[in-house]
Amino acid sequence: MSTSLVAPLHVAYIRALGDSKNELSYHLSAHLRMNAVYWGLTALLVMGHGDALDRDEMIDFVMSCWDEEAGAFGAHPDHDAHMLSTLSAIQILLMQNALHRVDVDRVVKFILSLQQPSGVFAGDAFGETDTRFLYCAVNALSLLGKLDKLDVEKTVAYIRRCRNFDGGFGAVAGAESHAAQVFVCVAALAILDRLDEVDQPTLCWWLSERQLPNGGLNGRPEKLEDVCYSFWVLSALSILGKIAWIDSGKLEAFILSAQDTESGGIADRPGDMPDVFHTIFGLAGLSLLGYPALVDLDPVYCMPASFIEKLGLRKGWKA
Ligand SMILES: COc1ccc(S(=O)(=O)N2Cc3cc(C#N)ccc3N(Cc3cncn3C)C[C@H]2Cc2ccccc2)cc1
Ligand SMILES: [Zn+2]
Repeated sequence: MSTSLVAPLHVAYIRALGDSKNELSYHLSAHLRMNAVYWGLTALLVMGHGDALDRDEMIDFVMSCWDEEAGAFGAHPDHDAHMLSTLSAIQILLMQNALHRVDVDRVVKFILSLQQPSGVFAGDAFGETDTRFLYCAVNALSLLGKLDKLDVEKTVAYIRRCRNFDGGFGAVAGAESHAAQVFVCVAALAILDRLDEVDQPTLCWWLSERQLPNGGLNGRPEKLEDVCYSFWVLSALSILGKIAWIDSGKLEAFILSAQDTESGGIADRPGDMPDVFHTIFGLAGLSLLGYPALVDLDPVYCMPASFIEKLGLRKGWKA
């Protein structure tokens, strides 16, 4: 039977996440906390329930993760600043209309300090590089209105080195194409107005090949379907105006089948344990498919489109 979206259950699931402080899993995921708050808040906003979590408590948490020495945000109080948590912090503050709390000059300095000679970005001072961190840097600088501080040519040159013959992109130059890296490279190029760097027909064919008979999308050939790829693949197709190249009805049914209709939340595939990561990326996929009663999500920034419009950063993405 075709399940519909049980939004009230997902709202309750996300609200309850903050209550499980006495469980080991809560403490094991401390390194993810800032990202998890961004995932939870964005999921609530997409469902039209942005007020379901306490605004002041959330802003206080974000500011408690400020790393004074680095001039950026860590994932948890007393954690070192990292590119992933710094972007999530900026996105949370923007969605809570509290961007004025950010020391923009220090954060911009932190972000630019992580660009490597090759043009790729590291996640933190320890140096692991990945096109994911390049996307975080471009996204954060553009939300802060500081893209003029970026060496765009050097950044685009690195993305070009990551482009493969299948039209896709990998985590570093020479790495195999993977849907999550395709998203970060296409979205970064979109922000920089350099989508001319993409071999669009070849890439959109590769992306459409991600859809399996069960309607779900995988991240690479021969891999299993997974709800989070609904966002990675669909946002890239949306940016390139080719959502019609996959079967929307079958993908929608797959995402809805991965809901936990007892306790709420969405899992990576039907029957697995839900988590906040797959909940937001399943909802984001449904929003990009135009699922009724969901708020429009911007495919590049993975935030409600209204916030991106307000900053004058919304491009005219074709569906
Ligand atoms: C459950 O084992 C894990 C494994 C890794 C991680 S992680 O490295 O922190 N991370 C974030 C993440 C968060 C949650 C949640 N809640 C669940 C999974 C998941 N993955 C793993 C995953 C998702 N689909 C398939 N896989 C294997 C992605 C990963 C990388 C990532 C980080 C930030 C932004 C995007 C992607 C967390 C939990
Ligand atoms: Zn997944």
